Parts: sequence; C-alpha cells; structure tokens
Amino acid sequence: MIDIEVLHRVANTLAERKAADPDSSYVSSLYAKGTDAICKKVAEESAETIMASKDGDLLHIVWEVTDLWFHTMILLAHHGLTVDDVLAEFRRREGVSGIDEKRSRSE
Ligand SMILES: N=c1c2ncn([C@@H]3O[C@H](COP(=O)(O)OP(=O)(O)OP(=O)(O)O)[C@@H](O)[C@H]3O)c2ncn1[C@@H]1O[C@H](COP(=O)(O)O)[C@@H](O)[C@H]1O
Repeated sequence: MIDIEVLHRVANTLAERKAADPDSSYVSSLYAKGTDAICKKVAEESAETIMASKDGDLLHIVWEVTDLWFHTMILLAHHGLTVDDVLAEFRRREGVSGIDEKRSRSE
C-alpha cells in the first residue's frame, strides 16, 4: 500500500504557500485570486475527471483525479482546513453503511 504521507507533505507545502510570492508559486497565485477562482478550478477538474471516466482512459483518469484532489486541498487550505479534517471525517464514517446512514436521516 502506498503511504498517504505524501498528502501531508503536499498539505504542508500548501500551508507554506500562504506566505509565498504569487509570481513564483501556482498555489499562491490561486490563493491570491480568491474563492471564486479556486472553486472554478475544482469545477474544471471535476468536469475533466468525468470526461476521462467516459473515455475509459485509465491513466488519464488518475491524472484528472490527482488534479481534482490537489485543487480540493487548495480549497480546504484556503478555508483554514486540512486533509486531516477530511481523514477524521472518513474515520468517523468508517463502518457505517451508506444505506443505513441514509435510512436514519429519513426516520
Ligand atoms: N501537485 C501539484 C499540482 N498538480 C497540478 N498542478 C498545476 O495545476 C495547474 C492547473 O492545472 P491545469 O491542468 O488546469 O493546467 P492549466 O490549464 O495550465 O491551468 P490554468 O491556466 O487553467 O489555471 C497547472 O499549472 C499544474 O501544473 C500542480 N501544482 C503544484 N502541485 C504541488 O504543489 C506544490 C507547490 O506548487 P507551487 O505553489 O506552484 O510551487 C508542488 O511542489 C507540488 O507538490
């Protein structure tokens, strides 16, 4: 299994980029453009993921999902959140069937 520490290293870099020069960093330039620009990139990468999936090109799907995860990590950092917040939510949901959870919402 590939370790997920790479996500933490990238998350640390994203945090450091808050103080970097937008001219020297793609991430800093996106922070500087603000929420709308970050959301637009997430939407674009989401659409590209869908198109790659429809094409069935496996390598392309991996590239696009990586772009999507990366830009959602920028969105999290922009709001002061990290991958740890998402991982904690995965842990909280672990073992809870989606079917049971949905049923409990309608009761
Ligand atoms: N993982 C990534 C990563 N994935 C994708 N990208 C960039 O995300 C950008 C947007 O992707 P697109 O496919 O939409 O490319 P594009 O059409 O040229 O982009 P736009 O002009 O539409 O914004 C591209 O410039 C990619 O190079 C990334 N840029 C940086 N990282 C990581 O973030 C770190 C910090 O990056 P900088 O802040 O640029 O130093 C790097 O060391 C990497 O670890």
